[in-house]
Amino acid sequence: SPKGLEGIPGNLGWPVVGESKSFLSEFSSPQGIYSFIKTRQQRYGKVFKSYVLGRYTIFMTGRDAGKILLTGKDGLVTLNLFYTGQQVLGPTSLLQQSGEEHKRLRRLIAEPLSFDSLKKYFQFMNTLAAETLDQWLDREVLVLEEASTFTLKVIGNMIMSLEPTGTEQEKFRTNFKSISSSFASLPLKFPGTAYDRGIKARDRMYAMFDSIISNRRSGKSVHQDFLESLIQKHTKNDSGEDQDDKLTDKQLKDNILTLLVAGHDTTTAALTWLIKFLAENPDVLERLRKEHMEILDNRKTGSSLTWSEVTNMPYTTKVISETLRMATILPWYSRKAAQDFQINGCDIKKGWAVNLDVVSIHHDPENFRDPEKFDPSRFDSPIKPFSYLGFGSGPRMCPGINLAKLELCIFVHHLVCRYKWTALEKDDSVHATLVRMPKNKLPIKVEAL
Ligand code: HEM
Repeated sequence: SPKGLEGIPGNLGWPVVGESKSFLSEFSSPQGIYSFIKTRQQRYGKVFKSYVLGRYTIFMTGRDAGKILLTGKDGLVTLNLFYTGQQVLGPTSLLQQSGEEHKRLRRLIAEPLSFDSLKKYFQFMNTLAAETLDQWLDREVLVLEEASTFTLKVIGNMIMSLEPTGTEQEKFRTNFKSISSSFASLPLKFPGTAYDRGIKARDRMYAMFDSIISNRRSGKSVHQDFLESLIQKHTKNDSGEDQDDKLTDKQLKDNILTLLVAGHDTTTAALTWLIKFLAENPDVLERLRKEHMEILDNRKTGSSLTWSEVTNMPYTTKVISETLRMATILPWYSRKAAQDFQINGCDIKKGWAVNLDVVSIHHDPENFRDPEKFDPSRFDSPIKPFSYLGFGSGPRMCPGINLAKLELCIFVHHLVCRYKWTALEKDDSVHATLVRMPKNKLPIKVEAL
């Protein structure tokens, strides 16, 4: 209640709506959430309260706050999903677990997402990236749309060997889009609302998973993908062995969907921002292209990118980190206090919603000199702990980091080796969604190099 928050600096805004109006309008400005946060930080300091989107919320920033909230020592905080996100993903999703159950689920998904396990999907991604880019030549494309199609095909194939074209892919895509748009919608469950469409699409998606799982179990179809590895090793069966450590079908489906939701928009946004920043920074593009042209020059046999080449792209890796710093795709990390604790001299009570504002950390001149400059070379030397949080940190750090980096490196390789491109609009507005994306979807014109 507002009374409980009296000791915390800040302003709760107007009755009922609180500060939601300025939060939403600033959220979609080029500066994004940063401008909302910055004015309040200047007024109240690194920890302040607000009332936005129906929730009393504490915003925090700084490396110290990052360390406390993200390492979450002794179960200090849990993840805090929007109500609609909780309903869509289901109660056994990794995002709704904490403590030992969270650790167990992380272990199960860590292996199929590990660097070595990703090797078997490399050829699919490589071919798909080259084919996607073949379609771009001498056209005007909306990068965000194209990136979204590419990343969805990759993850659909990786998880359940979905073919990149055909009716199954179309159904998967349509359902996924509805699920994704409902994720942070208003919880109004009557026909026609985003939330209602999302729940219905989720049910259709689960029916699709059920049919694939049953075909796999009956031996009707055999594949070497993420789903198969979980079915083989981790789902409950009739073998009589100890089943306590295994997943039910419900857990399996909730967590497959969680990976799709957590991995798709983020990777799409990262690829789009990366192409935008390269168009705006010709020096960086030139240096990046040099790295990739050297790969081509040094190639002894074959004409296509190889696994050992893609795992040795040091400058590209820095360009990716700088992209994630500048864009800060997930602008804040939401937590709920699981116990009382103190931060910056403020008493935080159990149950409160606390958000770590990551944009301010990524744009703090104390952490990154000249923070508005796109400069991948700042990652040449080690950076201070908890100043770069592109993939998060601690027990909830992104488990899809290797997959995301692999997709980006492959796509960038084909892009810079074969094409040049120009942005068709100068518009820095940001789409007001949970994952920050360019509002204009980044229209570009593409030509052969
Ligand atoms: C460039 C692309 C990506 C970015 C920038 C990104 C970023 C992040 C960040 C910052 C977190 C931590 C959020 C927090 O602490 O609240 C996170 C968590 C997560 N990410 Fe990613 N991610 C990306 C791609 C992926 C991919 C490809 C997958 C899976 C296929 C994935 C799956 C997840 C999952 C399941 C979590 C939750 C982990 C947990 O709660 O234990 N992400 N991601």
